Amino acid sequence: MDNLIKICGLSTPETLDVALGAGADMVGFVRFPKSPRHVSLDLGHKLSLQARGRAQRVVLLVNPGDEDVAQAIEALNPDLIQLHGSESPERVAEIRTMVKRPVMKALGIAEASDLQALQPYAGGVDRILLDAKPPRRAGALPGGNGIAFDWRLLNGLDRKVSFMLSGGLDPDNVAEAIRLTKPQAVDVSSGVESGPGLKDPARIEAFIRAARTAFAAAHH
Ligand SMILES: O=C(O)c1ccccc1N[C@@H]1O[C@H](COP(=O)(O)O)[C@@H](O)[C@H]1O
Repeated sequence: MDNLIKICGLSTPETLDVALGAGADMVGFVRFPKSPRHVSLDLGHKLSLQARGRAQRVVLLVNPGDEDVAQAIEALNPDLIQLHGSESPERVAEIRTMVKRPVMKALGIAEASDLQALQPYAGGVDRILLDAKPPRRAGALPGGNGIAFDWRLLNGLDRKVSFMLSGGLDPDNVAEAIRLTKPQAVDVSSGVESGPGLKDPARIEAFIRAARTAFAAAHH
């Protein structure tokens, strides 16, 4: 039984403290310069120290080179690496071997056939993250867009697969998402913000409360 709640894209000590105080199991730091949630290595280092021993620290990378991976490990010392680009199964395995710590691969879902993309990664990663596919417009972020996919598509998922659900979750819909898809974990970024990159303390607390209650109900 996992029932993990991840708050992603934290970039200030104050909002990180709110997430930790509200009981987040995982906190995510984005290393992707085009994102409004990007943290420098220096800030990431400080935030990671603040979270040490209180929650699992996740570093989010997008199609990183070896040097990007090494710098993130050195500065943030994460408990888990989230790969949120178009990394192949071979590249994911290479990074996992390099970092010698758990890796979570994000996959975009828009239609039933997208679930087939899971198979080549199964066995080679520690966790799968299912997110909506990014919008097709130029310059769109590969994630963190606040877009949900049709959760009913997961009716066709092999239930042996343990996954984290993300994409457009917020305090109002996370309970329904957990009830319908029965994920092992949930992840949110823009749904707990008041504007791009601006985490909202009340929304973080409301999300964690709603997710915790829904996970508890799912086991009755
Ligand atoms: O949060 C970002 O800025 C980000 C940038 C690049 C790739 C992924 C990103 N975030 C991840 O996207 C999903 C969905 O986010 P949202 O809740 O829909 O905003 C989530 O897993 C974030 O970790």
